[in-house]
Amino acid sequence: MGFKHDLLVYTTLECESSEEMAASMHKAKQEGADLVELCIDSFTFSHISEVELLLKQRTLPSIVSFRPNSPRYTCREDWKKTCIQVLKLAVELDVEFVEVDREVVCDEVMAELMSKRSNCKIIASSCVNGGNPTKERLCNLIINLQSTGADIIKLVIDVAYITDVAPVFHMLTHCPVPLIARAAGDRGLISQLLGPKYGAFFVCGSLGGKSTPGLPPLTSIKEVYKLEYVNPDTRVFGVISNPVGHSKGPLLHNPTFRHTGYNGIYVPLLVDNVKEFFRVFSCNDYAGFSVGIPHKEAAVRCCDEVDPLAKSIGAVNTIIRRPSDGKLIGYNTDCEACVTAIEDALRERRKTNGHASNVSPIAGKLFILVGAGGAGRAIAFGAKSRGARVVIFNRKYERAKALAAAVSGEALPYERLNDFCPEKGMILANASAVGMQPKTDQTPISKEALRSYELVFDAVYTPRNTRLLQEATEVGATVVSGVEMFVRQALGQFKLFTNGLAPVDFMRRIVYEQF
Ligand SMILES: O=C1C[C@@](O)(C(=O)O)C[C@@H](O)[C@@H]1O
Repeated sequence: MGFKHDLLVYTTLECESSEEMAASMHKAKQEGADLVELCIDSFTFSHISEVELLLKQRTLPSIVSFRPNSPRYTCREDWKKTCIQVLKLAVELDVEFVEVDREVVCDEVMAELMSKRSNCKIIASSCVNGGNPTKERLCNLIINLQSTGADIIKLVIDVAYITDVAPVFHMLTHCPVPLIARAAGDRGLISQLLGPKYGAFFVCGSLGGKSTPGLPPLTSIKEVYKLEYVNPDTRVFGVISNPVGHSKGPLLHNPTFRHTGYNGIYVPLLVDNVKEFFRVFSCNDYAGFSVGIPHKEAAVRCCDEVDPLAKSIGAVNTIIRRPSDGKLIGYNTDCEACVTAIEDALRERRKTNGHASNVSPIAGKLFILVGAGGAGRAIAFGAKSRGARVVIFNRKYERAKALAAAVSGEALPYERLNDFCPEKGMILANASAVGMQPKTDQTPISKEALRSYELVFDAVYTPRNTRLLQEATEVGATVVSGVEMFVRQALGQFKLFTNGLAPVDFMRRIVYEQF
């Protein structure tokens, strides 16, 4: 992956004072921004000379903008007057980029700015509100803005679904003038992360590690995604989930692609409708996917072929697009990941207690499963395959009953979980999202009830040490963290993604040292 393209990473600064602006600019530089957008509409000033001073003191190349939706300017005329004054000043001072909003882009203003500029580049920008940004709509807008003679066009586009980003990628590839395109909101995040694949030369990030909806943190652009190496040949992988922000997949798979020299990028995909997602992003470049909550079962129906284990489970957590014919093939790497993590921990415990054996230590055990969604199904089938007696608790009892029938187990009403103690030394596996960030104070079962368990496993891996695991440790049970399952299922995925080997030690080191 030697190819490195000239990408400019910027962040938007909305600051009231010059001190704040200077400090933010310094921080932006430290976090790897190549330039900043100075939103002068957020700056408090009584005379234009204060703006002049501010611009002269800039320590990074800048885009000067004066946004039309600024809460500071309630009167349109005031806004317009000040906006034009600021833009003219920025051109006179030869600031690197001056952004002219569609509201003031009329002929005379543009003509004056263009005639006065020397080196500065003029950006004509527009917001695209109201959703449904079709190719035609974006194309007409671009033609309109291009007719102003601007050097660059910028569009900030409202998107309702991740699939609305597809026309944005189309425009990035086909726009005759350099285009800065940003799909706003959580579902627009891939417009920044995958933009460089489609030729974007500007990418926007958020400052201070904050995740602003739709913007990756500046630090992750540089350190996790390394977008300067993304090019048209980069194959796209990602985690299809909702929510998706908690996933550590990008922190693991991206460095592993680089470590193995594979030209791939792995991104969070906030998907509402899996079928729609695959209908729209259907080309071979969208090569492989992890599937997270709540889509693991619906995803089975999107696959052209499903591996027999995943088929019997009825849930996939991995989908590969077969390069030869573009067909989607589903797999389940959760099942083995979870069961082997539990087996290894029990074997370790037995070893220290003096009786090691080759038979699965789960065989014959009472295996209590909480949660009957996609992950729960994988775990139930895994436990059953090792000869455990499976008992399932789920908030929606009907689902527990259906899964119990599939694994010849038993389903019980959720309310009975805390009192359920037919024997000592049971195994508990939480496959529900209870306890997951941000609701880390929650736990699916009382601490008292945990005394009946030899081993407690939690599929939740954010945080690593959930309340359930802390309390299980306190009552003396062996605990297995969701991180262990996470790394094992990811190892299986990486092999499928690259049709090669997964660097086990490297991936384990990332998970245990950096998460
Ligand atoms: O359940 C999980 C977790 C996951 O969704 C994630 O959060 O990255 C990725 C899936 O492959 C896996 O099965």
